[in-house]
Formats: sequence, C-alpha cells, structure tokens
Amino acid sequence: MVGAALVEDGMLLAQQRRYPAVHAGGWELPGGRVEPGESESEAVVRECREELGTEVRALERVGTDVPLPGDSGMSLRVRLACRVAGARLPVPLEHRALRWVGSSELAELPWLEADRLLLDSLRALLDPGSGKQDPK
Ligand SMILES: Nc1nc2c([nH]c(=O)n2[C@H]2C[C@H](O)[C@@H](COP(=O)(O)OP(=O)(O)OP(=O)(O)O)O2)c(=O)[nH]1
Repeated sequence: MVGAALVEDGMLLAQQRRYPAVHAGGWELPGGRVEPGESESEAVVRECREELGTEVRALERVGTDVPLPGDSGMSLRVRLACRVAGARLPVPLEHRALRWVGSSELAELPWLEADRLLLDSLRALLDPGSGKQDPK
C-alpha cells in the first residue's frame, strides 16, 4: 500500500474514511494498492487522481514502512507528494471529508492505527526545524 503525504503551506491533507465499517470515521492519507506493473510513484499519482481529483508529483519516502493490522502481510509506505502547479484543489471523491492539518493538530485526529505510527515522521515534515535529529 502506498500513502501520499500531500503537503501544502505547512499543512498535511488527511481524509476521513467512509467504509468499511471497521475503518469508517478514521482518518488516513490518500492512497491504496500498487497495481501490477505500476511503480509506487505512479500509484500515488493515480490514487490522488481517483480520490481527490487532483494531480500530484510523488517525491521521497516519509518514515519507515508500517505493517498493516491483520494478516494481509501488507505494509503502508508513504511518499511526500506535492500538487502540480495549477492543478485543481483536492475534493473528497471517495471519502467522507478532507481536512488540512497543521503539525500541532496532527495528534488530535482519530487516525487509523498504521498512520498513527507515522505521526512523528509526518510532524517532522511539517515542522522541518523541530526534528530531534536537527542539531540547529
Ligand atoms: N489508503 C490508505 N489506506 C490505509 C491507510 N492506513 C491504513 O491502515 N490503510 C489501510 C486501510 C485498508 O485496509 C487498506 C487499503 O485501503 P484502500 O481502500 O485505500 O485500498 P484499496 O486497495 O481498496 O484501493 P482502492 O482500490 O480502493 O483505491 O489500507 C492510509 O493512510 N491510506
């Protein structure tokens, strides 16, 4: 599974699931399964088109792979994404809601379990100066 960390003006785009019941109401990153023959970057671009109706470019990986709950053996890998200049604003085509969240609000959302494990990495993306590894 690939997820897109779409960042704009220091805010991260989160979306709220509508289904299945076990995930409904939970927040996650845009994304989905990488289809056969598709690269991870291509999957990020396609999923953002399908879910948000916008065009993005997929950039570097964010954080480490997080195993998804259950016995699927799949994991979630996140890539930074940026909206292509002039592309439409994201709209929730498949989700209940979208929200742009700043670093201080990240922890307030009821994220899906896998995403919750990525919050430190996502916060570091939004607040580049505040990372623990940054000596300055
Ligand atoms: N897209 C996405 N899925 C996530 C995240 N975190 C997380 O645990 N998941 C889980 C929820 C689902 O069990 C699984 C993938 O769900 P999905 O509905 O997006 O993927 P899919 O393969 O059905 O893709 P699609 O055909 O609906 O586009 O991954 C996340 O941040 N983004």
